[in-house]
Amino acid sequence: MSEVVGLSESINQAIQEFFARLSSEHVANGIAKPVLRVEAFLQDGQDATAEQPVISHHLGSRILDLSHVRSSLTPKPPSTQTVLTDGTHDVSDRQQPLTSEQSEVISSSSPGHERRYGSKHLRPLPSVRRDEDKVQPISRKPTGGLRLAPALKSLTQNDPVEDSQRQLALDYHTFPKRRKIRPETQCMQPSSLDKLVIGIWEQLHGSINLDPHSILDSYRLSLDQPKNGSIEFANGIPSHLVAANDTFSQMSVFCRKVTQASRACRSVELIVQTRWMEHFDARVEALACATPEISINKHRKAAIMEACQHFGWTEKELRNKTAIWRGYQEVKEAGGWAALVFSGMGLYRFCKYRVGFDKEAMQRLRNLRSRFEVAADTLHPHWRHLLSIIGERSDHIYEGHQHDWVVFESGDDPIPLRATYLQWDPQFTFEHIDESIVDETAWGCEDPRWLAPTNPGAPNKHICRTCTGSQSDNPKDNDCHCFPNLFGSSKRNPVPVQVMRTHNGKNNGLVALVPFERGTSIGEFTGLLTHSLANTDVMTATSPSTNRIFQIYQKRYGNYTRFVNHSCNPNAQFQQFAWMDTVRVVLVSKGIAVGEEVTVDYTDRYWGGLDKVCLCGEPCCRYKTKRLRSGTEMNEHGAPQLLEGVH
Ligand SMILES: C[S@@+](CC[C@H](N)C(=O)[O-])C[C@H]1O[C@@H](n2cnc3c(N)ncnc32)[C@H](O)[C@@H]1O
Repeated sequence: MSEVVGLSESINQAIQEFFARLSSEHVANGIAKPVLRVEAFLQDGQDATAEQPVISHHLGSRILDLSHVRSSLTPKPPSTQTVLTDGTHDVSDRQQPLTSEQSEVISSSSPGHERRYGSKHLRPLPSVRRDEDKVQPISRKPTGGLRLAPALKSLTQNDPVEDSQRQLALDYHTFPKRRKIRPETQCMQPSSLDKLVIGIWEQLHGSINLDPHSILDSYRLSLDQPKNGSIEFANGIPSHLVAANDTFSQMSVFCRKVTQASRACRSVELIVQTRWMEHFDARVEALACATPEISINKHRKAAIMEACQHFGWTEKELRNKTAIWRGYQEVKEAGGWAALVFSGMGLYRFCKYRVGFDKEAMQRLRNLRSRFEVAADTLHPHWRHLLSIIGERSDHIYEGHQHDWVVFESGDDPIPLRATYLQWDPQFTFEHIDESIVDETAWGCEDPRWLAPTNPGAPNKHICRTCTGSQSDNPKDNDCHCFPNLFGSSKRNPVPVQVMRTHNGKNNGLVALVPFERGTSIGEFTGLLTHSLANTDVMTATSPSTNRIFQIYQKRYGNYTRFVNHSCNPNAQFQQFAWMDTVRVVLVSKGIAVGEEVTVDYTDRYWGGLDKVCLCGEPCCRYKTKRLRSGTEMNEHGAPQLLEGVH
């Protein structure tokens, strides 16, 4: 406890020193209603490494109203301060205790109350303060940087980042303008197959639970437990529930059981019915081998009649069913089991009405097959166990994060993300993060995105600066629906996008798997919150409250927004948004069709002076011919190496 007492003295002293600095820097700069906001963190005292960031826990917040003590905060004349040998300032009144007015607490948040500040903090990152792994002096003029357009006339900050090339424009408070989708764009048209494919992507990215135990519980197949009570498991599924595939009749009985019981789980039903079709074909073939003189149609009828006995259905009923099940089988042959398992009712409609059910559709499914599997394996790692129910062995292929895989529109096998950067960066690593991380070397324990509370009297209540609804992470208390899939819901579903190899030389890009309506968010731009990085691509933004310029750096940490390429006719834009008094940068759709690459306009500020040409291919392209700094004319055919991505 004595250490805690000492701690409070240290904190008291730190606050007094802060008062002194506040007095000399900020009040003098005209803050109308000064409040002191104090955030406490408990963190591991060990040095961070790139692999193991220091964990820190937010303990609490206090906001002190300083408006009553303005007079005591009036800057002291310089003569009252002495520069100490260590370079700090000795303020004459620094040891005086806080007055009761000064320490008047107008708000607090309990330690248990976690605010969503992008709470991960990261301490010294040797890889960050560098230009290609060399430490850079902060004063060096930055030449690289994806930047948001400045919101404020004058930006004051301890380490100002000079205006530089490669700045990315931010659309402030503008609702995205509708973008005309050109018919020649290669994207899926709203046919039945399109609906099927969108349905698959939505299920893959939805909250479907494919835990075999819970599914089988819902089937109540456990009533069929062996009498001796001993249950053997195969891939997590009780082996007595695995279909006996030996005979057609056994398969039929099993299929009937599952079909009747499977209202609770469409996926298992589809797997079994599809497998039944394969057994049916094998049965017809066996009959044809035995009596080749009889026509194949007669053998089919015989097999149907045989199955009718097991199903207890009329011939017509079974024929109607099998007409649809045959469709399932074809979809599975083309799109693989994942297409089937995650298809939902869209598959039934597609196979019943067969609109656009043709060779071209099957080819498109074939091209999507491995992409479905990437999403299924990474988002639902146990889904393949379900196939055990028909005795199918299927090995997990795609490990890790969904965006650790770069997919191909052509249907070629996906490749690891890392492999696509090794030629430029042999040490390439990328950690996918949902929340930005504070580089504590740059910001200490402070989150540079913090804004002055919208509601200082009740700092735990947050008002949306856009819609004025109250903001809360608890959906019950949240009234702000500006970007509902990102903020204000307890659980975010993965966003249906994939990292895709571009075919025109831009390296990787981001592709939309479902349509994104104009104005909807595609994701938050997350990364390492730092400042003063030079010669590298970063997003630079400003907190309007503090005028603090901060950078969001995505070289080692970030999310899929890192892969968004430029287009001179973009279908998305970056917008600044305040969520619970913290600045966020959000990638917002201007109207994106399914299958389209997501693009933004990097603007002149990014392209100017870059030794690169734009490969967007738009008729209105503004950067397809570029004058090199050296003065050499360059176009897309004679372009030097351009594709290093974010460096
Ligand atoms: C933020 S990254 C986008 C993702 C990048 N394509 C990758 O694979 O990592 C920006 C870089 O992508 C490339 N890029 C993006 N849009 C481009 C375009 N329209 N034309 C040419 N290169 C582009 C450039 O190399 C640029 O420096």
